Amino acid sequence: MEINTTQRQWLTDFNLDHPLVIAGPCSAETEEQVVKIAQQLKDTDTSIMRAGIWKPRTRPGNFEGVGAIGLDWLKTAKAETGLKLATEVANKTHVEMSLKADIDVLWIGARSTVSPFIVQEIADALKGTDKTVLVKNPVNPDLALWLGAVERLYDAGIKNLGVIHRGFSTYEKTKYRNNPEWQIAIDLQSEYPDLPIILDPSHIAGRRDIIFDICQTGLDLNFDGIMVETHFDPDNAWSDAKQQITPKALDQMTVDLRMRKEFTEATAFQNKLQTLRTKIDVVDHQLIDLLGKRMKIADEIGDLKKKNNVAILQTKRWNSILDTMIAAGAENNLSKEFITKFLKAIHEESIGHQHKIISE
Ligand SMILES: C=C(O[C@@H]1C=C(C(=O)O)C=C[C@H]1O)C(=O)O
Repeated sequence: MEINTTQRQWLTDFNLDHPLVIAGPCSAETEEQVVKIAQQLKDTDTSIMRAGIWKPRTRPGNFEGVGAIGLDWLKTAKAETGLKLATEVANKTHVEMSLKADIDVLWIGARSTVSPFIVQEIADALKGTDKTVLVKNPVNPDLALWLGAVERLYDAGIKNLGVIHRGFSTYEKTKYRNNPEWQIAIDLQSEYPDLPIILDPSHIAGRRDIIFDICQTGLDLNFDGIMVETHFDPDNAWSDAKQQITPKALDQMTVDLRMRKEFTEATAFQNKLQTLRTKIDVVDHQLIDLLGKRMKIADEIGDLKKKNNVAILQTKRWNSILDTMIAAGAENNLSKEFITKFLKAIHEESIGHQHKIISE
C-alpha cells in the first residue's frame, strides 16, 4: 500500500486553518433531534456531522439505532446547514443505502475492523466510490489488523482514506472506557505519515470530564482532526449519554485547545518540541504503569515467601536479572551503568515492599 497526499486530498480540500472537527450525536434519535443538533453545530468549527444510524451494541436489548429512516433525517440536516455527513457502515446493505443517501464520509466501526470478512464485504460494496472512508481501530490493540483493513479499501480502489483512533478494549479497569495506547497511533503515523488520523476522544474517555485532555494529547501528537459525540441534552441521549457533550461545550473546547493555527519558524519549532514531549509523556506513563504491575508481582512473591518462610533477598535470581537486562540494555543503546542504577532502584523498592508484607 502506498499512501501519499492523494489519500488525504479530501481533507486538504476543506482548506481549514485548524484540525478537522466531526461532531454530532452518538445516535440519530428523531428527525427533530438530528436537525436541532446540526443547527447548533453549524456555527462551530464543525465541518462534518456524524450520527449513528445502525448501532452495534455489546449486549442485546439496548437501543440499536433507528435504521435507514435516519438517513433521510441526515439529508434534511445537510440541506438546512450545509454540513457534510458521516455515518457508520457495518455491512454491504448499509454501504448501499448510505451511498444512495449521498453520505459524504463512511466509517467502519471497531467491531467491524476486527473481521477481515466484513471489511472485505464493505470494501467490495464501496468499489468505485469517491466518498471518504475512515477506518476505526479494531477493538484489540493490533496495528497490523487496523492497517490490513485500510489496505483492503486501498486495494478496492478507494482514494479518499483515513483512520479513526477510538482506543482499545482492556480487561483491566482503567480511567478510560477504551485505553488510548497512544504508542499504536504514533507507530501508525510513523509508517504512514500522510494517512489522515482522526481522534475519537468520546469513545476513549467514556465520560465527559477527560475529553478535553485526550483531545489536547491527540493534537500534540499531530492528529488531523477530532470526532466528538455531541448532543443538546447529553444526559438524556439514547446511547452513550455519559460521554456526549453539548455543541456549546464543543465550541468552547475548540477555543481552549492549542489548535496550532499559525506556522512561523518559531511555532514550527514549538510544535515539534510539543509533539516530541507528548511522545515522552506517553512512554513515561507506560513506564510507570509497568513498574506498578511489576511491583504487584513482587508483592505476590512476598506473600508466597511469608507463607513458606523464605528469605526476601535472592541473590542468584537478582544477579541473573541484572546480567540479562544489561545485555538487553546494550541492544537498546542503554549503558551498563544506567541499567544497573535503574534496576537497583527497582530492586530496592521491591525488597522494601516485600519487607513490609513479611513484617505485617
Ligand atoms: C521478587 C523477588 O524478590 C527479590 C526481588 C527481586 C526483584 O524485584 O526482581 C529479585 C530477587 C529478590 O531479591 C524474587 O525472589 O523473585
